[in-house]
Parts: sequence; C-alpha cells; structure tokens
Amino acid sequence: MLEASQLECVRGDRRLFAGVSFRLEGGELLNLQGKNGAGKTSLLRMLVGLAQPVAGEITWRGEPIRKLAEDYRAELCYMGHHNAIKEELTPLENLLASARLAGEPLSEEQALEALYAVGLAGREDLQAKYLSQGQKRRVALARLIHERRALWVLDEPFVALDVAAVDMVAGLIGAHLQRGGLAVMTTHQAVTIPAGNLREYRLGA
Ligand SMILES: Nc1ncnc2c1ncn2[C@@H]1O[C@H](COP(=O)(O)OP(=O)(O)OP(=O)(O)O)[C@@H](O)[C@H]1O
Repeated sequence: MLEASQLECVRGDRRLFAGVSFRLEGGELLNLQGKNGAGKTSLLRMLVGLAQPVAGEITWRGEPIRKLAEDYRAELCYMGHHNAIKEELTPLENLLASARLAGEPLSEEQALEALYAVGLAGREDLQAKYLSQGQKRRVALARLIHERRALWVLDEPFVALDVAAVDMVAGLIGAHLQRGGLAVMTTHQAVTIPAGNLREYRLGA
C-alpha cells in the first residue's frame, strides 16, 4: 500500500542514503532505525511529501504520492519532531484548532475525552506554555486518540514521555495497526508495540 523504491537523499553536499526500498501493507509498522544524522527524519519528510528524493519514487495505493497530493495528505497523519502546539492556547484549544486545520470533525467532548485519556485532566484550560515538556508532548499525542487516517508517520513519538505515557502511545499505535492502519516511526527507545506486524529498516547499516 505504501511503497518506497530506490530512494536517494542528498542534504547539502552529502548523500545521506540511496537505494532505500520497502513496502508496507495494512496492519504493518515500519520502525526506522539508524544513528543520529543517518537521515531518518529526512526519509520521514520524504514519505509525507515535504521533501523530494533526488532519485526513486514513493507510491500510495499504487500511485505516486506527488500525483496524489491532497488525496494522499487526507489519508496521512504526520507528527514531526516538534510538538507543533501553540504556547498561547490551552490544550483543549490546541486540540480543537489542529482538528479544524486538518479538516477533521472533533467535538469539544471528544477533545476533552482525548485529553483525559492522555492524563491531562485538570490541565485542559491552562495555557500550553505552563506545561512541562512531557505534558506538551501529551497534548500533541492526544490527536492520535481519535485519529483514523490510514497512515501514521511519527518522528520520535516517545521523546519526553514517562513510562506510563510510552505504554499508552504504544497502545494507540497497536490499536491503529489492529484496525488495519499502517505506521512508520522512528525512535531511539526500545518500545514494545502490543499488536500488528512489526518490521525494522536500518539506515546506514
Ligand atoms: N537543510 C539541510 N542542509 C544540509 N544538511 C542538512 C539539512 N537538514 C538536515 N541536514 C543534515 O542531514 C543529516 C540527517 O539529518 P536527519 O535529521 O534526517 O537525521 P536523523 O537520522 O533523523 O537524526 P537524529 O537521530 O539525530 O534525529 C544530518 O547530518 C543533518 O545535519
């Protein structure tokens, strides 16, 4: 369903990788591995269409993603390194605003339910700038509670999370795979995803 063939990436004057190929079906998770600077974030940005490979192609349901454009983005949930939350807004406002931007229906009740599920009860109306790093990360990850898009691309989703939150997010990813979703993620942590077909791809072995 998601296929990368012979991808090559150049940043500045360095070739980070070449010949990267894999295929991912519904219910599968690809865990992208590699040392710092190997090009994991660069590859994820290619997979979501934010960067172009100098060679190779990425297809979704058999069509090149550069042709699908909006149709591809509508099936995609990308969570980058940064939390992408607005410091002046509360967790509740952040969640409602990001759903609106993504064109997804999310009621206030659902948003509150998601914030409670990620352990932010009592913090829903506090400006995000007053939250700890881990709490900010939880606000960003609360999006995943009601996220039903087919492909999740997650860059270091477990950074700054405590053990309970890591388990919770691993559970959300597992449930997504069980529903037939696909996921590509990168993490430096050893995390057990409780379901799905797990695969690993190592950059710069
Ligand atoms: N705009 C740019 N111009 C030049 N080099 C860049 C640019 N962006 C990234 N790089 C370089 O590309 C390399 C790969 O970066 P990338 O963020 O993809 O690595 P990574 O595998 O995700 O690393 P980490 O595990 O540290 O997050 C790094 O050496 C980085 O300095």
